[in-house]
Amino acid sequence: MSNDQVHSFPRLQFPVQEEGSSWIPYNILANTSTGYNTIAHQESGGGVREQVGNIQQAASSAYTFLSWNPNSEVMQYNFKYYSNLENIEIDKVKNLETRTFQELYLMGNEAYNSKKYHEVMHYFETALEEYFVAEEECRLLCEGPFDRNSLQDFIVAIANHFAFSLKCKQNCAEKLSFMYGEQYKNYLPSHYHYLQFAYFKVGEIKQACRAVATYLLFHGDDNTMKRNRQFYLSLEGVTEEDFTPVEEAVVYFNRDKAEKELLNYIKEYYKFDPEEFEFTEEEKSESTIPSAVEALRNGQKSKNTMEKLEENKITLVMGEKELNGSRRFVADGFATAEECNHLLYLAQVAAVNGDGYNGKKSPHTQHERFEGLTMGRAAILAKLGLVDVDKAKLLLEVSEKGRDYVQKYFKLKDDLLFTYTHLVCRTALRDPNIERFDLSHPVHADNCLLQTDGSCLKEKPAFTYRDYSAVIYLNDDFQGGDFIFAKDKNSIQVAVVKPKCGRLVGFSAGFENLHGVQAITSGRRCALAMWYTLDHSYREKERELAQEIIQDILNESLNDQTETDVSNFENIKLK
Ligand SMILES: O=C(O)CCC(=O)C(=O)O
Ligand SMILES: [Fe+2]
Repeated sequence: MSNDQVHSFPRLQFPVQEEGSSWIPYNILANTSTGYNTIAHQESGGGVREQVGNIQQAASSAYTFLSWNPNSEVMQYNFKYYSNLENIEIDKVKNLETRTFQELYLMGNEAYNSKKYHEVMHYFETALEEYFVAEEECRLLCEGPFDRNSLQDFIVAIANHFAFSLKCKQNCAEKLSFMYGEQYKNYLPSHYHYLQFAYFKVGEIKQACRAVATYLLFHGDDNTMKRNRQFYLSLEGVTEEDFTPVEEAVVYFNRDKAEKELLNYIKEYYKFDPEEFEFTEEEKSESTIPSAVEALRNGQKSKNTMEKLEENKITLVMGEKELNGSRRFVADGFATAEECNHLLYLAQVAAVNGDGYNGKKSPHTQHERFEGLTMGRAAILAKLGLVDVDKAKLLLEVSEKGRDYVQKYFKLKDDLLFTYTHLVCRTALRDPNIERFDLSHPVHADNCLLQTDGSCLKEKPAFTYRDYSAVIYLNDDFQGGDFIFAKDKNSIQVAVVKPKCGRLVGFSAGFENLHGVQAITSGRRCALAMWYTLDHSYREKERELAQEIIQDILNESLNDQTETDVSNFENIKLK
């Protein structure tokens, strides 16, 4: 293995410092919009009386301007004028637009060309630190204010706002890797490329391995780096564990990937349909509002306010033995009575008819109305001011509590991820005296298609990526509606779970856990249904979007709060 193999860098062009044509960098884009023209020109008009510092600054301004507009004769004249002045330190003239991390990068390059590898290490390590700070600053500037308009524009504005802010953040890497009028592709990863070589040269093999792993994080297919990896692995004392990418690069990479996916998701799937947000007269004057919900709606204190003060303890109620099957359990305590009421209210005002998948109004039985609220819709409605942001947040929190417990209960080492969160209500439509022979939800498995011969096909259109399921119940003031674990499609029950506020039933999503819901003969049964996956590519992007939206609303209200505080303070001063 030669050094050449360890060394293979992206092309980097420096400003050339030849005599005569000196200080005019390569690859210059014409740009007349920089302010340097004026600065440099004014300075030159001041003649030789200027302070040395000003001359230095003016020369740098002229140089910066020239880096964008190399053909400007006036500026070339100015620049020559400065260069010939007695007090000028020509080697200190610099491009004022070059950022610190870029200067460090360029210095690292120079050190690399002079084979000063300790310096290469120093410059690139510091350049990276500075880069991440600059990146963070750039991202902060993308958090523009949210523009509130008329309702219809407003909804469009939400989509635009988030997409804009995400896109803006995504552009940071591009902005920061613009030097001397040129876009340096692969700017951030190339730091690790240089570093691995420098570490190698000074004998810091373990560090070199980390740099290799970090580079491969960005470019897993890079053949040179893959060969380098093999080479280092062949050295004594090097193991697979040494190829752990550095933490900040992992954080950066994962965030970047998630944002890209989210942007694609918004673009492809998220339909902002203003019609969807208009409540029907029936919905507005809903007569089946439970009294506790009504109390909350009227701003009165719920009867159970005190319960909120009691810390909710989660207790396991039934395990595999009691439930007659494997990988299933029931536990209580996932929501207080008040929290259930808040979520019931949320469902009452914000859920839409249909199953949430393909708009089927009565997906399981025509004797019940089926309504659901997705996380995305809850967040958007909160953004619109149509539902309380705290309730949308509660939906996130209660479901997260459920996910966390399922992960722990089944002792899962890999992260259990949400793939779909759905607040669902089923309302009996018929006279309770009419006997029903169907189920509210026929016996099924959540990740395969149950066949008449009793087998279960794990293929599309089944949600094959669902690995675990859980349902948190919100009420018990209805008839029927028990959850059942069944032996086969003929609904031979093996266990029954009675819904009640805060109760969770959790199970693995396969054939081993056939289940269904008994007919609801009167009233309305609401539950928070959750499906989880271990496959990252199926995680619930709508939930992530909702989290961002909710966080954004909370930040906004925090800002409003601060502003109020300041005005109060000023009032006090005025008195
Ligand atoms: O609501 C329930 O109790 C269970 C619902 C269910 O099994 C499902 O939606 O897949
Ligand atoms: Fe199910």
